[in-house]
Amino acid sequence: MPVTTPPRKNYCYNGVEEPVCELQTINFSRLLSQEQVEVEKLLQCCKNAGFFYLDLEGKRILDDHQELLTLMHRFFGSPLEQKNEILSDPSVEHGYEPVGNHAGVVNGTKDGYEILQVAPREIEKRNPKLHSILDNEKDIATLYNFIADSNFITKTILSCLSTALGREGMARFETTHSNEKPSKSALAMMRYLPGDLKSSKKIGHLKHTDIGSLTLLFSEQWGLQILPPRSDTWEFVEPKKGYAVVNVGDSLHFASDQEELFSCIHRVVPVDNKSDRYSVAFFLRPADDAEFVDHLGRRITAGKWHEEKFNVFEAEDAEQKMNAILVGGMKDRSMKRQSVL
Ligand SMILES: O=C(O)CCC(=O)C(=O)O
Ligand SMILES: [Fe+2]
Repeated sequence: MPVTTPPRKNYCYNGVEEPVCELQTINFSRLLSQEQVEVEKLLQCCKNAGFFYLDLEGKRILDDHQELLTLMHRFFGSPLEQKNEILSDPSVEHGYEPVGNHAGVVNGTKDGYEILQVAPREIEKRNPKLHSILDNEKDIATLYNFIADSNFITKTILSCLSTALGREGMARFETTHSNEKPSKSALAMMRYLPGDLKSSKKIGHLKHTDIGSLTLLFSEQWGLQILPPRSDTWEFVEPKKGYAVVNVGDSLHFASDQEELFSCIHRVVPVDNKSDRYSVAFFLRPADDAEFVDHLGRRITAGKWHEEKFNVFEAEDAEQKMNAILVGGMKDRSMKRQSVL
């Protein structure tokens, strides 16, 4: 029998059929039991696309995500003065930031999302510093559970990657991701404004690679796009119920000597003019004092890398600065990209 390849999926975006990327799926239960085939598949995903679906069927975090969505609707629906009560502190990745603080997805625009971040180290305190509308037992438990689960899931992935790469002792990635040390790890809850690529002034999320090690992302709505390696075409990531999307960030790319693990470029575009988009990202980042060699050959701490790249998101010429980092940072596969970015 002839083997037929299934037709590629498309997503109809502004009346045009746009490609949907075909990401591999990794089963979290199999990673937990260190199944060799799954661990090897994970390594291949992180070396190639740098993005994959994580099957979380039956795991508590899926319920936690629903609770978190309820909390997010209530929080983002509150008056601005209540949301402004605790403004974002980038040194600890905690607090609220209104729409329009960073560069947007289209040249000359501002971003189209507001964001509430909660730092793991803050929520672990007896009296965490939280907005008064969230400062109650139930909301604290929701945030605490989601962060604890996300931390466990991303650390498990990290450990499997160390094993798959034959890393031992202090060379294992987990050693630079201790819960005991200060880091910029964070839970980020985002609400995007509806919009239109052609006319909106506050729009989407600028193309970027993630600063940290691993991102665990949940969204039930379209909008996320990736630029696959060696390609100049943006592809949509299909939201799938029961799955998270995981991607490798710069810090893990650098820590793997810039060869092994791939930090993939992505962005968010508004898919319609009517609905808000909600997404939740847990960013696992190395301890602030962890060191790696960056794309310029500098030995740099994770804390300093975070600060430098974070400033780019806020710069007036963010688009150009981000291009320079993306092209430099992704050495091996940048040639094609240079022409498109
Ligand atoms: O909202 C999303 O789907 C992605 C957000 C993202 O890429 C980020 O916050 O780094
Ligand atoms: Fe991102």
